[in-house]
Amino acid sequence: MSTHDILHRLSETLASRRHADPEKSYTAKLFADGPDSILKKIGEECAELIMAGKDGKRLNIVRESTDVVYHILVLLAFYGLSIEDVSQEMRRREGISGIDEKASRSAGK
Ligand SMILES: N=c1c2ncn([C@@H]3O[C@H](COP(=O)(O)OP(=O)(O)OP(=O)(O)O)[C@@H](O)[C@H]3O)c2ncn1[C@@H]1O[C@H](COP(=O)(O)O)[C@@H](O)[C@H]1O
Repeated sequence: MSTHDILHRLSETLASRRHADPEKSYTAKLFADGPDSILKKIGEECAELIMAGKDGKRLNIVRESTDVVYHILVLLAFYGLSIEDVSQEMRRREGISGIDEKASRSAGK
């Protein structure tokens, strides 16, 4: 299964949890608790990723990155968005160097 397929399938699963039982689905619990609880988890998971990155342990970096991605996908699903929307934005940016893009912003100031 490709990276895109697994992200797409997970996005669909998360969207399907909108009306699921919060006692049976962690995603449904996050939805029920509201956006602040999702944002809090993203903050916590990012902090854990930073610590993993500082330690330089590759497996932990992968695991913490996965937690961050999952919680970002939950936030997207909460707002009716999905990995497809992120993918579309990535495609729009493809080939535009961050250095060039930043320079074009400074030129407009
Ligand atoms: N990929 C994930 C995934 N990654 C992380 N998590 C959960 O995210 C939580 C991470 O929080 P922590 O590490 O802080 O763990 P914790 O201390 O137990 O959590 P808190 O008490 O702080 O809330 C854990 O409960 C993890 O199990 C995930 N939960 C679900 N998924 C995917 O989402 C699908 C739907 O899940 P449910 O909604 O639970 O059915 C699953 O089939 C998976 O594919």
